[in-house]
Amino acid sequence: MGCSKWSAAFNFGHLKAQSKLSVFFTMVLLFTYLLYCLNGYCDSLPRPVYEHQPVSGNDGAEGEQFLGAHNASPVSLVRKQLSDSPNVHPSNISIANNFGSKKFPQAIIIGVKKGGTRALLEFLRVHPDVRAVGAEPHFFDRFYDKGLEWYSLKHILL
Ligand SMILES: Nc1ncnc2c1ncn2[C@@H]1O[C@H](COP(=O)(O)OS(=O)(=O)O)[C@@H](OP(=O)(O)O)[C@H]1O
Repeated sequence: MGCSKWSAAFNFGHLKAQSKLSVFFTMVLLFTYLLYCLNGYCDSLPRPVYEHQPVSGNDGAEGEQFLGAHNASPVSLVRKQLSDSPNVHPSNISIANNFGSKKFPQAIIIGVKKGGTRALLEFLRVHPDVRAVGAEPHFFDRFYDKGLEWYSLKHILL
């Protein structure tokens, strides 16, 4: 009788120690993750921005090829209008920062409200070679009056 009492007490103590140990390890894991996050490693790490690779015979129209469009794609239209603008020269818009240099986008997602553009953006963003703006700039529907300079300097450079 006394022996079984001791044995029960021993088992209970063993379980208690085990649960304490697992709580301890869980806390260690959580703190490690927290420190890792505080150091900024949980953000998507800046990926190298690839230099422009002209497709042979395409005259630098990689955006058009990406969009599957022809001569008058949104990308080429924006590029053309920017190059026509006296204040904005695409060659001057490469802005250096800690994460590399900013580039023109190679694709623009345009869609009606509730058309699923956010979902498309999020799916594309999963790809490691895709960098995307955080918030939708709403240039064409809300801020078109602000002009291409505002658009290029504030939003489309990635
Ligand atoms: N694949 C697929 N199939 C069906 N429905 C889908 C899909 N992807 C996104 N959605 C729905 O699209 C709604 C969001 O669209 P947008 O991202 O264009 O929204 S917004 O206009 O920019 O706010 C949003 O609808 P609501 O939930 O009614 O707001 C999403 O649920």
